[in-house]
Amino acid sequence: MPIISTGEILCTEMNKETKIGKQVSYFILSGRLVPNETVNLLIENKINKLQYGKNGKTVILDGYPRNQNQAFALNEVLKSELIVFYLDVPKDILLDHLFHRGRKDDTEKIIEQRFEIYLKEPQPLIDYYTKKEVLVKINGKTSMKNFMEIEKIFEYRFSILG
Ligand SMILES: Nc1ncnc2c1ncn2[C@@H]1O[C@H](COP(=O)(O)OP(=O)(O)O)[C@@H](O)[C@H]1O
Repeated sequence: MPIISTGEILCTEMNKETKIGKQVSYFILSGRLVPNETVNLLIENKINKLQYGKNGKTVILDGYPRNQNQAFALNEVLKSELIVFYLDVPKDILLDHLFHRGRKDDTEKIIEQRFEIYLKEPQPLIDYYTKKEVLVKINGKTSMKNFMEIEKIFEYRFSILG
């Protein structure tokens, strides 16, 4: 199953110093969200390349959408059913994971800034997807526990959809 990870795509662009990479580096390195127009276009292109919808491929979007503007943009490209997993993980576990990951934007200062945004941004999105009845909240303390719960839900959904 193809995975489109917005953060990884943006960081790769930044490291390769592409045109987009140069535009987004300021935002990534200050822990802010990259402007919606840039991210929306990037994801739309990726989804279209996978011909999602045409041949019915299922795709995992990681870290997208992160606000309502992005959710509406996703509605425009999405041609089939959506399941939204909201992983609610305690801050100390996330911090531990990030420090071990050790990416360029995983310094203490940038991480703190990201947390501040992450805590504010998702609420309207959670409300929006809850109303649409597509939100699944996972309270996980470890990646393995999260993974197993998600796997169970996938198996169940696919068994109904056939
Ligand atoms: N959906 C998005 N909208 C805007 N910016 C994003 C999005 N996803 C990732 N980014 C940018 O890429 C950076 C790294 O994202 P990500 O790898 O998802 O971080 P984390 O793994 O800490 O959640 C973010 O700090 C942000 O600047």
